[in-house]
Amino acid sequence: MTDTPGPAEVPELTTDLERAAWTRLGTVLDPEIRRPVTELGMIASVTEGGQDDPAGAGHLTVGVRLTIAGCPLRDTITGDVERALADLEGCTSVTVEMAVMTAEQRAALKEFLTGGRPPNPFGPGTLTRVYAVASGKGGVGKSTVTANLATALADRGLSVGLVDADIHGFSIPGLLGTTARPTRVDEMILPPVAHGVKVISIGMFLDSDRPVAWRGPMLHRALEQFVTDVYWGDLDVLLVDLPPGTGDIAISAAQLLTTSELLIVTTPQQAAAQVAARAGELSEQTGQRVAGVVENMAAMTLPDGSVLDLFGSGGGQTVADRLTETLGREVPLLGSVPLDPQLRQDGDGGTPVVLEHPSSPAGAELRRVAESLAVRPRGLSGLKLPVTPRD
Ligand SMILES: Nc1ncnc2c1ncn2[C@@H]1O[C@H](COP(=O)(O)OP(=O)(O)OP(=O)(O)O)[C@@H](O)[C@H]1O
Repeated sequence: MTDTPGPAEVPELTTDLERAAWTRLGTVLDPEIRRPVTELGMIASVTEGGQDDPAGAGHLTVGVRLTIAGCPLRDTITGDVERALADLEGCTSVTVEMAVMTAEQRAALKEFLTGGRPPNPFGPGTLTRVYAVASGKGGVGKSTVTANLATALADRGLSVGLVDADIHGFSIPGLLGTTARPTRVDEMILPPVAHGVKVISIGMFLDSDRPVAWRGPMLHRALEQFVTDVYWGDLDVLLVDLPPGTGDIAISAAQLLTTSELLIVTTPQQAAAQVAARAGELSEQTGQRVAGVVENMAAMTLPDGSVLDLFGSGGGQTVADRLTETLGREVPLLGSVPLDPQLRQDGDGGTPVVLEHPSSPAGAELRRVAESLAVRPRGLSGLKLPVTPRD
């Protein structure tokens, strides 16, 4: 028996083909947990046909254990297992047999995934860079910017999570084109993955489009669950799409995600900039750092070469300058994303512009902003520095 890190006991493998198949199955990732199915106790058996199997030698039967009955990803897993074994030398055909984990097996999986982790994986000491995306007012494109930054970062190979904390106005699932529901393994929630981003939104838990009539404590509890009950795995970056303004959720997010830094989204309009700067100044009370400002809906160049600056200009720089002055620390303008119909169209279609049209004006600028976030050193807010005073 091989020593596998995980809840899995390696099933008995007697032939060379079975052993080769097991190695191949190690390349199949669970679509939600994003770890090899062989590590997760999901492969119950790998058996090559013998004399009593009409399909004979070369025929492999793979027993797969799903985490829950009626797992929505059953077909995806079947297809992935079949593909992994398709060109395995000596394998003539594959049958996938599905079963469901027992309560003990599920408990072992949960223990394997969460064991030894702090209940809040984004507290002090976390290696994940956490960005809370805020705006002064609604409609400035905060969710659009967040969804695009998340997918651009994932596209660069980073492990990215996205919390849609805009509980009254959630729009992230639509922007990422997902209608998937999270899978529950007992009280652990596995987030759906869209365009390589693990994403969770209150919209995924609601049965209708009715407005969410929740107040402070429930909002806090929902956000807390998103942080502690969702299995995020090891993330490089977590983005949090906050509601506009400086309300309950923005404060809860700062309390729960003590290492989070704020990203402020504003339009170029001066009046909007004043309100956006206030959202940034909340950081003085919450102790967060402001990582930077993203200006959105900036001037666009029309096909005839003329420039349309619907919302004026300079708002992003105004916010960056004002925050630099009030906070006493450099707050950079990270980018200025132009008005671009392509951005809206791709957002409506559920495929972010950074993937669908990466060299469009908005796509290219958003990729540039994502690039600057990817290479930024992690903020030290909330972290204790290992410094001992000299005698
Ligand atoms: N640069 C842009 N060019 C064209 N359209 C844009 C741009 N940015 C955002 N939009 C469009 O503006 C609308 C508002 O965007 P979005 O929902 O992202 O704003 P928001 O700030 O998150 O709003 P709220 O916080 O109120 O939910 C959307 O229809 C979006 O497609």
